[in-house]
Amino acid sequence: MTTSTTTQAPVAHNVGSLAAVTSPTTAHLPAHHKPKHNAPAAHVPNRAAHFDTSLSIPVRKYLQTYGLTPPRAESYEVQKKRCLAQLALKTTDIERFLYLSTLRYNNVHLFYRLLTDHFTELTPLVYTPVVGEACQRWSEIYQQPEGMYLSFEDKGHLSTIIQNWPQQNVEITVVTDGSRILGLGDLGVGGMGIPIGKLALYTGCAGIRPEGTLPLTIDLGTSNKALHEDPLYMGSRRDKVTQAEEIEFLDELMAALKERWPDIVIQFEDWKNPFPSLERYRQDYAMFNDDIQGTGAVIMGGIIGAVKQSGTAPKDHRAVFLGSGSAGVGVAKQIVDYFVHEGLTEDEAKSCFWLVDSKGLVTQDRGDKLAEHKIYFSRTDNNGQQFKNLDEVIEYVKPTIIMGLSTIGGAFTPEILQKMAKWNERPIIFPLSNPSSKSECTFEEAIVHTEGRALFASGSPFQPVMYNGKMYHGGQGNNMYVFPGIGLGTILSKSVQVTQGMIYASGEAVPTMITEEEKQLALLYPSVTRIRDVSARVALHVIRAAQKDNVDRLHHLREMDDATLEAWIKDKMYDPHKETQELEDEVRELVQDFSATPRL
Ligand SMILES: O=C([O-])CC(=O)C(=O)O
Ligand SMILES: [Mg+2]
Repeated sequence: MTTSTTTQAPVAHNVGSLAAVTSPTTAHLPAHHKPKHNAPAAHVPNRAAHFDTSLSIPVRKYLQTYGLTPPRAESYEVQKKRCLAQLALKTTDIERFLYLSTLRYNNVHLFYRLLTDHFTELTPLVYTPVVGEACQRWSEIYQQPEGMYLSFEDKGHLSTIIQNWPQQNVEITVVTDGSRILGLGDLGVGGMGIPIGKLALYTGCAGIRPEGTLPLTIDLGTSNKALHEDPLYMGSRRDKVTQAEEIEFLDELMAALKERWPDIVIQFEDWKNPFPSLERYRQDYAMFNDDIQGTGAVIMGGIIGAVKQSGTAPKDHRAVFLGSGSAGVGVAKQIVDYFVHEGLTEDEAKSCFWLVDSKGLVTQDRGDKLAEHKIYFSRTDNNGQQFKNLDEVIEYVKPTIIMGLSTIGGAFTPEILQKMAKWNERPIIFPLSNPSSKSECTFEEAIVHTEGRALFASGSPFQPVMYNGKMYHGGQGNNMYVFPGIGLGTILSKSVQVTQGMIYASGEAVPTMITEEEKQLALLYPSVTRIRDVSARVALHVIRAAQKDNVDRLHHLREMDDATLEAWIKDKMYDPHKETQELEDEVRELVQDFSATPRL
């Protein structure tokens, strides 16, 4: 026998139990603020925004949260002061990371207000480098669910399981299998820190609403034996599935995501072998791979400025890449595109690159079977000579540019940096591996060993350096300058694909945001403090490229001129500073309109 229960709207001022608080009835809420799904409230990321201590007393009474927070309705300035003071009490970066994760979970708008106001200080705690340590220790520090975990065992049921995600309107997902997290290797389900961190930047930089983001980690097993033996490890102990099994799983996953959210944008992140999925899905889904394409585009954006400042024409540049994995090849290919754009033939452009891997210079006659993605750049002009390591290649090529995508911390030795300074007036030095511990050199080393002449960008942030009485600022050539705008542009134009033209446009957009003052300082990237404006500009260029490639579906945007479209984009962006005020305004309006107004 079943007992039917009637749900009664809670009476204002009379909050009976904590259950009523954590699982509030939503009938009285303005539509915009209603949780979009009836799943347990704990999964609705902005549930706790209703407990924001800045909400006015009448609004608290209306929301029936009155009495559940301390009495004083305080200003954001006071809230911020408290948060920063609490952060200052923490003694380790992991504690800071956890504090900020919990704040995001408990009061999403306050977290994003803080992040956008203190972007330079807080991004390294939410994103690289600290997210790297968080992923390494994920199963030890785990506190709350913030994304979806799907396992190989779930194959055949993905579509059903995806229904469990409580948010109805997901616009973008970042998906990893944890197999190559930053430069830290296979971290299994610990890789979840990356989708969460990347999507926090989607919201912070590009104003994608927090509930429109889906962090997704798939557990296809791990080749990391230490994880198999770690009793705290939260993933499966199976070995990594085969490539064929992975593809079968991914085919189902992609279809299931699109089935539930037909317009979803899918970003692949930190996969050990990302090329097959990019080739397989790029035509049929609005998807891209951030490590190949995002990194490629952002480095191209930095190289555009560096090549100009070096005074050397593109055809006379010689670039040595340490690291010829997905990111290395992605970056080199993207710069080839730029050189072709500048008038070189593809063969001329390609011949400006020398890729180095663990066996030395990548040549066609090296005697080993080259991985598919390395063949394009393999040298044929080495006259049978082989060069076994970076030092030998550097001596042979005498490069104008050195790029590090090797995850070998310190690989750009003082000797190499000094040689770069000897051969070039403005040597271009880009140690791009993440996190900071894997950077091929530090900013300070690059400045000191080139007498301050390096044109520099690194993947993770470095502090400014004082050298010979002058302050130097290093650029951060991190894909965070482009991926949020690529996603935003794709979402807003409802594009059905992310084309190579859109990726190219994203990289080209970045240097257009560098100010005159920054140019004087030889900076290759705009200040991260303007990251929201940069993301809007990137989105503008991405939308224009989508229109050119005819993959956009919101055709009325084609009629807008650039200034109008950029303003329209900015207007669409979630602004955490407006959220509580909007809630205030909506409730006030409702309270005036309704006859059954709770007593205020
Ligand atoms: O996450 C970052 O900072 C950049 C990136 O994609 C990587 O290193 O894999
Ligand atoms: Mg990555």
